[in-house]
Amino acid sequence: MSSTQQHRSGFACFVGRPNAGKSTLTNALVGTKVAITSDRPQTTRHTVRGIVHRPDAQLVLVDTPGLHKPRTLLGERLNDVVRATWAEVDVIGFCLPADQKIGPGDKFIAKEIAGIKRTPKVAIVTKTDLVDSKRLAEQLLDVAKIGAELGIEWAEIVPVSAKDGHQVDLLVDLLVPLLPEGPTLYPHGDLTDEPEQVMVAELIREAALEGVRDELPHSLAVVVEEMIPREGRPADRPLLDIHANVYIERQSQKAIVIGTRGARLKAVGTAARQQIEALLGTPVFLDLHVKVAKDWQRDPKQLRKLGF
Ligand SMILES: Nc1nc2c(ncn2[C@@H]2O[C@H](COP(=O)(O)OP(=O)(O)OP(=O)(O)O)[C@@H](O)[C@H]2O)c(=O)[nH]1
Repeated sequence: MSSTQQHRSGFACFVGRPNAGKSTLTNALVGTKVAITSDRPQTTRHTVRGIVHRPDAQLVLVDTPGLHKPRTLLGERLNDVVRATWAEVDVIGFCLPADQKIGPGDKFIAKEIAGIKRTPKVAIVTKTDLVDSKRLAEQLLDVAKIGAELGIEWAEIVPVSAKDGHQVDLLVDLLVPLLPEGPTLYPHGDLTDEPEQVMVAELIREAALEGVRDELPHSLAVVVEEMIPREGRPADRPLLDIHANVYIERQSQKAIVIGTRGARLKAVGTAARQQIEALLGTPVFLDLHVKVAKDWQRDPKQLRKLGF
């Protein structure tokens, strides 16, 4: 049998309530930082794909924002993105953190995926490093139970820890047989097809969210206006100029983002720059500006401008 006959390829997406560990798991599977993680809920704004390359398969991971009760236009659009993604993929991985009892948020999502009949579903119990074996066993039973209640036939129930890598490879082994046979979809070595500017914007957003008050995450958007190599630099010492705007909703939030005498914005810039340099492999000069886009979450025109 030729190897092309057996090669499998396809798309998987991880769903789950905010903070379930979807982005961290994506990163652990891909082995590099492609999705943005944060201990703040709802930070994954863009559908980021990570690509797992294996000799026998190519698994493309689509990372979606968490489905949630929409309160704004942005919330509704995010939910639409999630549902559209679910309908397209070859396998859905439902992430449930081991350290939290299955709650209304999980059930809400479980009911939604129960309605997508043809796509195989794998229950992934995440963050197993946070619990003992007794608690883990309880959670696995509860996951089986909720499947039975809602008529979801789990293709697998897999406990993993993205933090210490426990069973992460096993998860890929279990996902691959659920993909259709097919050729490689992306060139070898590609880890993501997100445009660089979007990833850079996400890294800035992640840095800007670090340690700010709870109400701010939804109010922050980042747009990279320009990424251009600095002219006149020697070939062995290139510098990439990046100009980006950090948008907030209200003037009063400006002080939070900028900090006393600009200290916070400076720290954000430094942290983001280091991440961007690691991502792009080139020295970067990062120019950040904070701008107010009044109530952008409720304004369709502004949403479009900010990339939603
Ligand atoms: N101890 C432990 N913590 C984890 C693990 N996976 C994720 N976390 C933490 O859980 C928090 C949320 O993880 P994310 O990967 O950002 O969760 P998410 O589901 O992508 O969240 P949203 O983007 O809000 O939908 C972060 O603080 C992670 O560091 C794990 O395996 N073990």
